[in-house]
Amino acid sequence: MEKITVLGAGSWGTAIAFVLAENGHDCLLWTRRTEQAVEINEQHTNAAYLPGISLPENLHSHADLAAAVAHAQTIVIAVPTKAIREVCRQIEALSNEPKLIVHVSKGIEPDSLKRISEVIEEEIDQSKRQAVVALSGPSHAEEVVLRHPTTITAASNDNEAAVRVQDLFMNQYFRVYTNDDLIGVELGAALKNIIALGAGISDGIGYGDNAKAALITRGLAEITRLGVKMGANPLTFSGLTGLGDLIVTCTSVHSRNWKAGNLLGKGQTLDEVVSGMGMVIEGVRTTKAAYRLAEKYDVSMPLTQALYAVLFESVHPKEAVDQLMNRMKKQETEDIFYK
Ligand SMILES: NC(=O)C1=CN([C@@H]2O[C@H](COP(=O)(O)OP(=O)(O)OC[C@H]3O[C@@H](n4cnc5c(N)ncnc54)[C@H](OP(=O)(O)O)[C@@H]3O)[C@@H](O)[C@H]2O)C=CC1
Ligand SMILES: O=C(CO)COP(=O)(O)O
Repeated sequence: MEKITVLGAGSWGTAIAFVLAENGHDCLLWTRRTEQAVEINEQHTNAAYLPGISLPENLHSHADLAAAVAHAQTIVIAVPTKAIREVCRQIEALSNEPKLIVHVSKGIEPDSLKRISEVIEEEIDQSKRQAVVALSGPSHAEEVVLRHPTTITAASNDNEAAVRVQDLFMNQYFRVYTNDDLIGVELGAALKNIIALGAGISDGIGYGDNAKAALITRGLAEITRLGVKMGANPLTFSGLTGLGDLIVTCTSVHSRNWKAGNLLGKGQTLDEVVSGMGMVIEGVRTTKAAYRLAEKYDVSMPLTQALYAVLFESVHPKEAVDQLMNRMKKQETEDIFYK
């Protein structure tokens, strides 16, 4: 049994804490809202994010970040990407011993173009962290808390830390693999959300399975193209955090990115979709980041460019699809060079 703190009591932070508490750990779930901590401690529910789910009674919640950081040597960060830097600054200010930092978020900062582990390393001094591990894969919170079989990957430059995280989380319904390709795992996790928005748009317009299969496979091609240029192992993108997460996010009714795309395809504006969702839609900011990364690394990413045009340049989704379909002729396969 270990002491573990999870920061962020949204749907994923709560599901992650659910698994850790069921595994017998002394897990503390931090929320920035006192009333939510009281609900989790007294009702054992988090109705806003996981309605109808009973949380383990040994899962406790706190709204005091200092107490939450002091509680454990292992900290799991589960806030949206846009809040990661701010939360890390707070951890840095509150820590006086090295922590194992795990993050479960999926995004890239649009201004700095940094992956999440890079932001963590920038904001938390080396003396205050043991290692950084990304835990990622095809895993909707709604299914994890029903104990439906789920597979996920713990990725780190430090293999011992990845194995430690594997041991903390693994159970009968939650199977954890390790991977030493942190770049590939974090990029796959972030970039699949762009394609999920596209899949939702395609379904919203009324296109069928052929279009969705095209999006998933050609999406994988452009994710791999960028990933390899950024130093990732191409094989990572065929794994859980690449193809696996593309499938789950592009095809699941639970996906917020798919849902957002679906509403866009049906004619809602981006502002209407974002304000109506009430939960994070990471793909919107990640589209901006990936569009800039494609320019920076001089990589062709036609689906990302089409999504960018729909989200930020008011191009109608159908027009974006027409443009995609009428591009220059191409050969399907390409050489991927991996150093
Ligand atoms: N949901 C899922 O199934 C999965 C999600 N993920 C990833 O996990 C990350 C978190 O997603 P998820 O839990 O779904 O998001 P939600 O939208 O469900 O919840 C976000 C949580 O973060 C809190 N939060 C937001 N901004 C801040 C801030 N500035 N400081 C502190 N807390 C903040 C929110 O608090 P409040 O309620 O007060 O607004 C809320 O508790 C995302 O990167 C997502 O891609 C990964 C795998 C699965
Ligand atoms: O990453 C996820 C599942 O693996 C969650 O995706 P959404 O944010 O689209 O719900």
